[in-house]
Amino acid sequence: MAPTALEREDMARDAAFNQAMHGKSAKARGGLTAMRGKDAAAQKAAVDEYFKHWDNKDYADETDADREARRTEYATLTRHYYNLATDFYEYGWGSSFHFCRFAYGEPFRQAIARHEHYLAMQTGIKEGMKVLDVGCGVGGPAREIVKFTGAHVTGLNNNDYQIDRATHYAHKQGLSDKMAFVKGDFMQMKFPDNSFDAVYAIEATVHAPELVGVYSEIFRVLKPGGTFGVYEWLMTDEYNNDDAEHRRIRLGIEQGDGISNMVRISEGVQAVKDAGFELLHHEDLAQRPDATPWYYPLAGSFKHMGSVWDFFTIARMTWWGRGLAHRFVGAGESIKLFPRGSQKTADSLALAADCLVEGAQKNLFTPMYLMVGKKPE
Ligand SMILES: CC(C)=CCC[C@@H](C)[C@H]1CC[C@H]2C3=C(CC[C@]12C)[C@@]1(C)CC[C@H](O)C[C@@H]1CC3
Repeated sequence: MAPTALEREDMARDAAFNQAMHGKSAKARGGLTAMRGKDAAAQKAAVDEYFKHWDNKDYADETDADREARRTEYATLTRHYYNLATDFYEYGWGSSFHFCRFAYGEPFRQAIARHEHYLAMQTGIKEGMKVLDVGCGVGGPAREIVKFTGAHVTGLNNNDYQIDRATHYAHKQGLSDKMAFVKGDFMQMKFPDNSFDAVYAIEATVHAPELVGVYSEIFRVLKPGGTFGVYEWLMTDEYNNDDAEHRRIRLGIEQGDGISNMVRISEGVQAVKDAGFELLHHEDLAQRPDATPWYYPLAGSFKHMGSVWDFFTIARMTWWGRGLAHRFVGAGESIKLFPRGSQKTADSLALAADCLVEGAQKNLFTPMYLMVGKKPE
């Protein structure tokens, strides 16, 4: 595959779009409340821009040109995905946009935080360190890692709305002096060489058009001797691109999750090495013999619920909880309570959820391939 040319960045254009689409909704409580405060024309532009890559493109006849178009416009594709999906995520999942392992009887939020602590520990993050979070979402993991370790965390993100929300939460929680949020493309970071003591990425670098590009940038900004820890989304090596069913699942995950080009484990591991890292550890955490599967909330298996207090949290993620919410959004769209395109986004997220569960059950996909690399001294 030819190396991807980088997309030209235009900060002023993105800031103006963010202002037009989201207005003051970045300061809303989140979820459905924030979804009501959008500009209709801007939302339509985001929907058109995102779905042009997926509409009428079936897995059965996916062409290399379709895939190439997504890779070429990786940054725009991901930015608009999050313009559309962020409020749904916060409504349905909270502010840490990632999966996690579950111990027996473990409540949802505790398991999410534990997954973040585990990566912080594997990456060797300590008090006083200067740390980079690549693809920080609305800052849920960064806030937890600041509280857990006492490090200073800079969150890098390509979506202005998520940066605004992350900044808002950091301020609200009195963490502003321990955090900074920077808008930018992780394939072409503006940070000087050797800037950070440690770097981590949680289920974010999968948005890159090619992993070696983003890992090389991480290598560049990390100080010699510093550590990089990542939870990567990868297709397992059982994935066979010539199998139409496998392709349907991969494409459903890519469409529903704003991904231009998801690759297999072997390619992910090779990319870390090719970027220059000494690979200290790599492991698919989804293969640990956990009694509770990582995807249980999306699969709607209440028997795995860790605490009765999680009932409403989990209910929102199940297929029927999604169905109810998405019908409500659809009805709201027809009376202009929610902007046009909200239902389409909801349907696409439902596709993601179904394909993520199927991919996991067939052992074709993992969202938690842990890799820890060191930049040689
Ligand atoms: C996209 C990447 C790389 C990471 C995000 C992982 C997860 C946090 C999301 C993947 C699919 C998402 C869905 C939802 C929340 C966030 C995810 C689990 C919903 C449960 C949000 C509420 C909607 O009504 C249904 C969504 C299904 C998919």
